Amino acid sequence: MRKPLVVGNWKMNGLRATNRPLLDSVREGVEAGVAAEVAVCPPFVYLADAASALQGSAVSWGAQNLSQHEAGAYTGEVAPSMLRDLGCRFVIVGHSERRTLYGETDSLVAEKVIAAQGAELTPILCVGESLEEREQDVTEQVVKRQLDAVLERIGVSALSKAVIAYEPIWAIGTGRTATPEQAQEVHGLIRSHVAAQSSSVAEELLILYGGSVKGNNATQLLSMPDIDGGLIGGASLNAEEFLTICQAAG
Ligand SMILES: O=C[C@H](O)COP(=O)(O)O
Repeated sequence: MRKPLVVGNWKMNGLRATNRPLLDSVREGVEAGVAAEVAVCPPFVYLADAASALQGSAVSWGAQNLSQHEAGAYTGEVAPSMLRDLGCRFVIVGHSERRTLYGETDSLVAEKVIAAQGAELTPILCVGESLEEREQDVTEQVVKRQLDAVLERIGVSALSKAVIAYEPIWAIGTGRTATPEQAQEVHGLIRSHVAAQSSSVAEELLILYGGSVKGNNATQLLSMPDIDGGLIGGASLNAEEFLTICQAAG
Protein backbone atom coordinates (compact mmCIF):
# COMPACT_ATOMS: atom_id res chain seq x y z
CA MET A 1 0.00 0.00 0.00
CA ARG A 2 1.57 3.29 -1.10
CA LYS A 3 1.22 6.26 1.25
CA PRO A 4 0.83 9.48 -0.79
CA LEU A 5 3.64 12.02 -0.61
CA VAL A 6 3.48 15.74 -1.34
CA VAL A 7 6.75 17.66 -1.63
CA GLY A 8 7.04 21.43 -1.89
CA ASN A 9 9.92 22.57 -4.08
CA TRP A 10 10.44 26.20 -3.19
CA LYS A 11 13.04 26.58 -5.95
CA MET A 12 15.00 29.86 -5.52
CA ASN A 13 12.33 31.63 -3.48
CA GLY A 14 11.92 32.77 0.10
CA LEU A 15 13.49 35.01 2.71
CA ARG A 16 13.80 34.41 6.43
CA ALA A 17 11.02 36.85 7.27
CA THR A 18 8.47 34.97 5.18
CA ASN A 19 9.86 31.42 5.50
CA ARG A 20 9.08 31.02 9.17
CA PRO A 21 5.38 31.92 8.94
CA LEU A 22 5.06 29.66 5.88
CA LEU A 23 6.74 26.74 7.67
CA ASP A 24 4.68 27.28 10.81
CA SER A 25 1.42 27.32 8.83
CA VAL A 26 2.35 24.19 6.89
CA ARG A 27 3.32 22.40 10.09
CA GLU A 28 0.09 23.38 11.85
CA GLY A 29 -2.06 22.53 8.84
CA VAL A 30 -0.47 19.12 8.36
CA GLU A 31 -0.73 18.25 12.03
CA ALA A 32 -4.37 19.34 12.09
CA GLY A 33 -5.21 16.51 9.72
CA VAL A 34 -3.39 15.48 6.56
CA ALA A 35 -3.10 11.78 5.83
CA ALA A 36 -0.35 12.16 3.19
CA GLU A 37 3.36 12.42 3.96
CA VAL A 38 4.47 16.02 3.48
CA ALA A 39 7.92 17.51 2.92
CA VAL A 40 9.34 20.88 1.92
CA CYS A 41 12.55 21.59 0.01
CA PRO A 42 13.75 25.15 0.66
CA PRO A 43 17.00 26.57 -0.77
CA PHE A 44 20.19 25.21 0.86
CA VAL A 45 20.78 28.32 2.94
CA TYR A 46 17.43 27.95 4.71
CA LEU A 47 17.64 24.23 5.47
CA ALA A 48 18.86 24.81 9.01
CA ASP A 49 15.95 27.17 9.64
CA ALA A 50 13.54 24.60 8.22
CA ALA A 51 15.08 21.95 10.46
CA SER A 52 14.56 24.12 13.49
CA ALA A 53 10.96 25.00 12.54
CA LEU A 54 9.94 21.45 11.62
CA GLN A 55 11.96 19.31 14.07
CA GLY A 56 9.69 16.78 15.75
CA SER A 57 6.76 17.59 13.46
CA ALA A 58 4.93 15.54 10.84
CA VAL A 59 6.60 17.55 8.06
CA SER A 60 9.97 16.43 6.66
CA TRP A 61 12.45 18.55 4.76
CA GLY A 62 14.89 18.06 1.98
CA ALA A 63 17.17 19.78 -0.52
CA GLN A 64 16.74 20.68 -4.18
CA ASN A 65 20.11 19.41 -5.36
CA LEU A 66 23.37 17.90 -4.08
CA SER A 67 26.92 17.25 -5.17
CA GLN A 68 27.85 13.84 -6.48
CA HIS A 69 31.09 14.18 -4.49
CA GLU A 70 31.54 13.30 -0.83
CA ALA A 71 33.84 16.17 0.20
CA GLY A 72 36.80 18.19 -0.99
CA ALA A 73 37.77 21.01 -3.32
CA TYR A 74 34.41 21.63 -5.02
CA THR A 75 33.76 25.33 -4.46
CA GLY A 76 30.11 26.19 -4.12
CA GLU A 77 28.90 22.59 -3.88
CA VAL A 78 26.99 20.91 -1.06
CA ALA A 79 27.84 17.35 -0.04
CA PRO A 80 25.26 14.63 0.60
CA SER A 81 26.59 14.15 4.15
CA MET A 82 25.98 17.86 4.87
CA LEU A 83 22.33 17.47 3.92
CA ARG A 84 22.04 14.44 6.14
CA ASP A 85 23.75 16.41 8.91
CA LEU A 86 20.93 18.97 8.64
CA GLY A 87 18.33 16.25 9.02
CA CYS A 88 17.24 16.17 5.39
CA ARG A 89 15.19 13.15 4.46
CA PHE A 90 14.81 13.87 0.75
CA VAL A 91 16.80 15.42 -2.05
CA ILE A 92 15.46 16.35 -5.48
CA VAL A 93 17.74 15.02 -8.22
CA GLY A 94 17.71 15.78 -11.93
CA HIS A 95 15.00 18.42 -11.88
CA SER A 96 14.46 19.64 -15.44
CA GLU A 97 15.73 23.10 -14.43
CA ARG A 98 19.03 21.48 -13.38
CA ARG A 99 19.14 19.45 -16.59
CA THR A 100 18.34 22.32 -18.96
CA LEU A 101 19.85 25.38 -17.20
CA TYR A 102 22.90 23.72 -15.60
CA GLY A 103 23.68 20.97 -18.10
CA GLU A 104 23.04 17.99 -15.84
CA THR A 105 23.24 14.85 -17.95
CA ASP A 106 21.56 11.49 -17.39
CA SER A 107 24.91 10.16 -16.27
CA LEU A 108 25.49 12.94 -13.71
CA VAL A 109 21.95 12.51 -12.43
CA ALA A 110 22.66 8.80 -11.89
CA GLU A 111 25.81 9.68 -9.93
CA LYS A 112 23.81 12.07 -7.76
CA VAL A 113 21.20 9.40 -7.04
CA ILE A 114 24.00 7.07 -5.91
CA ALA A 115 25.53 9.83 -3.76
CA ALA A 116 22.16 10.60 -2.16
CA GLN A 117 21.48 6.99 -1.29
CA GLY A 118 25.02 6.64 0.04
CA ALA A 119 24.17 9.33 2.60
CA GLU A 120 20.81 7.72 3.42
CA LEU A 121 18.86 10.45 1.70
CA THR A 122 15.86 9.48 -0.40
CA PRO A 123 16.39 10.85 -3.91
CA ILE A 124 13.36 12.23 -5.73
CA LEU A 125 14.41 11.47 -9.29
CA CYS A 126 12.77 13.82 -11.79
CA VAL A 127 12.01 12.74 -15.33
CA GLY A 128 9.94 14.32 -18.07
CA GLU A 129 9.81 15.40 -21.66
CA SER A 130 9.95 18.84 -23.30
CA LEU A 131 7.11 20.22 -25.37
CA GLU A 132 9.07 19.49 -28.54
CA GLU A 133 9.58 15.87 -27.47
CA ARG A 134 5.87 15.47 -26.67
CA GLU A 135 4.95 16.90 -30.06
CA GLN A 136 7.38 14.48 -31.69
CA ASP A 137 5.63 11.69 -29.79
CA VAL A 138 8.82 10.52 -28.06
CA THR A 139 7.70 10.99 -24.44
CA GLU A 140 7.96 7.28 -23.71
CA GLN A 141 11.48 6.99 -25.10
CA VAL A 142 12.68 10.10 -23.22
CA VAL A 143 11.29 9.00 -19.87
CA LYS A 144 12.58 5.44 -20.27
CA ARG A 145 16.04 6.75 -21.23
CA GLN A 146 16.13 8.98 -18.14
CA LEU A 147 15.01 6.11 -15.90
CA ASP A 148 17.33 3.53 -17.45
CA ALA A 149 20.35 5.79 -16.97
CA VAL A 150 19.76 5.46 -13.23
CA LEU A 151 18.45 1.88 -13.14
CA GLU A 152 21.52 0.60 -14.99
CA ARG A 153 23.75 2.15 -12.30
CA ILE A 154 21.83 1.41 -9.12
CA GLY A 155 19.85 -1.72 -10.02
CA VAL A 156 16.11 -2.05 -9.63
CA SER A 157 16.18 -3.06 -5.96
CA ALA A 158 17.77 0.29 -4.99
CA LEU A 159 14.75 2.00 -6.49
CA SER A 160 12.87 0.84 -3.40
CA LYS A 161 14.75 3.63 -1.61
CA ALA A 162 13.89 6.33 -4.13
CA VAL A 163 10.90 8.32 -5.34
CA ILE A 164 10.21 9.19 -8.99
CA ALA A 165 8.67 12.49 -10.05
CA TYR A 166 7.20 12.80 -13.53
CA GLU A 167 7.30 16.43 -14.56
CA PRO A 168 6.47 17.28 -18.17
CA ILE A 169 8.66 20.34 -18.80
CA TRP A 170 5.89 22.06 -20.74
CA ALA A 171 3.69 22.01 -17.61
CA ILE A 172 6.24 23.48 -15.17
CA GLY A 173 5.40 26.99 -14.03
CA THR A 174 3.33 27.54 -17.15
CA GLY A 175 -0.15 27.08 -15.74
CA ARG A 176 -0.57 24.42 -18.43
CA THR A 177 -1.16 21.20 -16.47
CA ALA A 178 -1.13 17.76 -18.01
CA THR A 179 -4.64 16.35 -17.98
CA PRO A 180 -5.12 13.60 -15.39
CA GLU A 181 -5.27 11.10 -18.29
CA GLN A 182 -2.04 12.38 -19.87
CA ALA A 183 -0.25 12.21 -16.53
CA GLN A 184 -1.69 8.77 -15.68
CA GLU A 185 -0.55 7.42 -19.04
CA VAL A 186 3.09 8.29 -18.32
CA HIS A 187 2.91 7.24 -14.67
CA GLY A 188 1.49 3.88 -15.77
CA LEU A 189 4.27 3.54 -18.29
CA ILE A 190 6.92 4.27 -15.64
CA ARG A 191 5.44 1.71 -13.27
CA SER A 192 5.24 -0.97 -15.98
CA HIS A 193 8.79 -0.23 -17.05
CA VAL A 194 10.00 -0.83 -13.50
CA ALA A 195 7.67 -3.83 -13.12
CA ALA A 196 9.38 -5.48 -16.07
CA GLN A 197 12.42 -5.75 -13.77
CA SER A 198 10.69 -6.15 -10.41
CA SER A 199 6.96 -6.21 -9.82
CA SER A 200 7.36 -5.82 -6.05
CA VAL A 201 9.54 -2.69 -6.40
CA ALA A 202 7.09 -1.25 -8.95
CA GLU A 203 4.12 -1.92 -6.69
CA GLU A 204 5.67 0.04 -3.80
CA LEU A 205 7.28 2.80 -5.88
CA LEU A 206 5.98 6.33 -5.24
CA ILE A 207 5.55 8.23 -8.51
CA LEU A 208 4.77 11.92 -7.98
CA TYR A 209 3.37 14.28 -10.58
CA GLY A 210 4.73 17.82 -10.94
CA GLY A 211 3.74 20.68 -13.22
CA SER A 212 1.32 23.48 -12.34
CA VAL A 213 -0.46 21.49 -9.63
CA LYS A 214 -2.78 23.86 -7.75
CA GLY A 215 -5.49 23.57 -5.14
CA ASN A 216 -8.14 23.53 -7.84
CA ASN A 217 -6.73 20.70 -9.98
CA ALA A 218 -5.04 18.52 -7.36
CA THR A 219 -7.99 16.24 -6.64
CA GLN A 220 -8.41 15.10 -10.24
CA LEU A 221 -4.69 14.56 -10.78
CA LEU A 222 -3.97 12.87 -7.47
CA SER A 223 -6.92 10.50 -7.70
CA MET A 224 -5.43 8.72 -10.72
CA PRO A 225 -4.31 5.17 -9.87
CA ASP A 226 -0.58 5.58 -10.56
CA ILE A 227 -0.19 9.14 -9.26
CA ASP A 228 1.00 8.84 -5.67
CA GLY A 229 1.38 12.51 -4.81
CA GLY A 230 2.88 15.70 -6.13
CA LEU A 231 6.08 17.70 -6.49
CA ILE A 232 4.74 21.20 -6.10
CA GLY A 233 6.55 24.35 -7.20
CA GLY A 234 4.76 27.71 -7.16
CA ALA A 235 1.80 26.55 -5.09
CA SER A 236 4.09 25.37 -2.27
CA LEU A 237 4.93 29.01 -1.49
CA ASN A 238 1.39 29.64 -0.28
CA ALA A 239 0.44 27.68 2.84
CA GLU A 240 -3.28 27.57 2.13
CA GLU A 241 -2.82 26.42 -1.45
CA PHE A 242 -0.16 23.88 -0.49
CA LEU A 243 -2.31 22.45 2.31
CA THR A 244 -5.27 22.11 -0.04
CA ILE A 245 -3.05 19.98 -2.30
CA CYS A 246 -1.81 17.94 0.69
CA GLN A 247 -5.41 17.27 1.71
CA ALA A 248 -6.32 16.24 -1.83
CA ALA A 249 -3.45 13.74 -1.79
CA GLY A 250 -4.36 12.29 1.58
O1 LIG B 1 9.43 20.92 -8.78
C1 LIG B 1 8.33 21.39 -9.08
C2 LIG B 1 7.92 21.51 -10.46
O2 LIG B 1 8.93 22.02 -11.25
C3 LIG B 1 6.57 22.11 -10.68
O3 LIG B 1 6.61 23.51 -10.56
P1 LIG B 1 5.22 24.32 -10.66
O4 LIG B 1 4.28 23.67 -9.69
O5 LIG B 1 5.57 25.73 -10.30
O6 LIG B 1 4.75 24.17 -12.07
